[in-house]
Amino acid sequence: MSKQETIQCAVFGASGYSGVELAWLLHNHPVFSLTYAFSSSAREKAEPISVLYPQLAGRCEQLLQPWHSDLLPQLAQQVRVVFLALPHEASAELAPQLIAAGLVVFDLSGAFRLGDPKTHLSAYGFQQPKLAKKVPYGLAEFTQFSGDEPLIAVPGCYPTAAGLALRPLMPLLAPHSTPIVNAVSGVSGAGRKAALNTSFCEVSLQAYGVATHRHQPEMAQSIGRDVVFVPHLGNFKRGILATIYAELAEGVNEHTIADALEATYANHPLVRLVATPPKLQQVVGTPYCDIYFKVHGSQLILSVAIDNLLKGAAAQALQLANQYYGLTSATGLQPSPGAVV
Ligand SMILES: NC(=O)C1=CN([C@@H]2O[C@H](COP(=O)(O)OP(=O)(O)OC[C@H]3O[C@@H](n4cnc5c(N)ncnc54)[C@H](OP(=O)(O)O)[C@@H]3O)[C@@H](O)[C@H]2O)C=CC1
Ligand SMILES: CC(=O)N[C@@H](CCC(=O)OP(=O)(O)O)C(=O)O
Repeated sequence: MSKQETIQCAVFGASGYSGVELAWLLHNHPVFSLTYAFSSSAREKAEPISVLYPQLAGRCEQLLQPWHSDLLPQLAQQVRVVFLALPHEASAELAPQLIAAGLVVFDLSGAFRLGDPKTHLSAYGFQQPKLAKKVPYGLAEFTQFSGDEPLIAVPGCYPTAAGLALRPLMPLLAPHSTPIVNAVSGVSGAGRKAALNTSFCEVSLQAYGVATHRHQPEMAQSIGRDVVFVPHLGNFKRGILATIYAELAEGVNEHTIADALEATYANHPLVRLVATPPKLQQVVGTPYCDIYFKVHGSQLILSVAIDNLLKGAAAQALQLANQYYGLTSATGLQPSPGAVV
């Protein structure tokens, strides 16, 4: 593909937190171009995205327009790639229609992440639509495309942090041991819609979804082993800090761990191996995942930080699209044009 060729894109859910980040990234991208930004049909009229996000005034005057299905033929004519930053059920309904119209779909929701339909039903409470082709699970640093995949499932935010830290190390863990993932997320992880438990006066550091969160089966699928997962909601806007504990196999030491991480990520600039435990502020507003580790006897401790809306959502989706179209993975991401939310 010639570097000059522009690839027209649309973002669904662009009025939401991960959608607006994606719209802003695409607006600044050298190859992808944002042709349409859609909200739900509940909004009455089209208006500049900067009406909702005044931070973008003078920087991005993209029109945000309500999605209506009669726009599909026009969309299919004008764009090649669609990003869905929608509730899981809305993605499940829309994605098959978009694929049938010949579009390539990067879905940020959980609608297509789980390979096993029964596990999906029990995690999400609705049937996963049946598709002709298997949907790749796009943990970006571990994903290669043939270029004819019509739909890519972008991983969840917590499973991105856990998967990037644990995947390279799975052969070094004690057989049958169960890694433990404790993670704290900022409130933007819950999206923009109002809810009592995420309102300002209610949020106070607290565990939730203990052993029942839908990201537990996603993490287990990603690392190929059971995992204990406890998410926490923190009283800050964005970022995920995950602390992961795992039992090491006999003979594994910190050099073995360092070698495995370095070998895996040597050519992946968006994963940084760091010498001190990462702070959220070093990743917030960036597309990076920072990984630190320490060995205590036979226990491995990992500390991992990402921005839930970027590496955990919008930036990873764009990284996958870069890879899909043969661009370098960090195109349009490094240096990051900065966060909106
Ligand atoms: N927030 C995060 O950190 C992460 C989110 N995700 C996933 O990304 C997706 C979006 O999340 P997030 O940005 O937080 O969500 P938000 O609640 O912030 O935004 C949801 C968006 O979807 C639109 N929408 C809702 N229902 C429909 C519908 N039926 N048809 C068309 N558009 C609709 C909304 O439009 P309107 O404004 O008009 O209501 C809004 O633009 C979710 O699947 C989420 O699980 C993934 C990783 C991380
Ligand atoms: C803080 C918070 O509420 N986080 C969300 C997870 C982020 C998200 O939107 O879920 P996906 O990554 O699966 O798309 C939650 O626990 O449901």
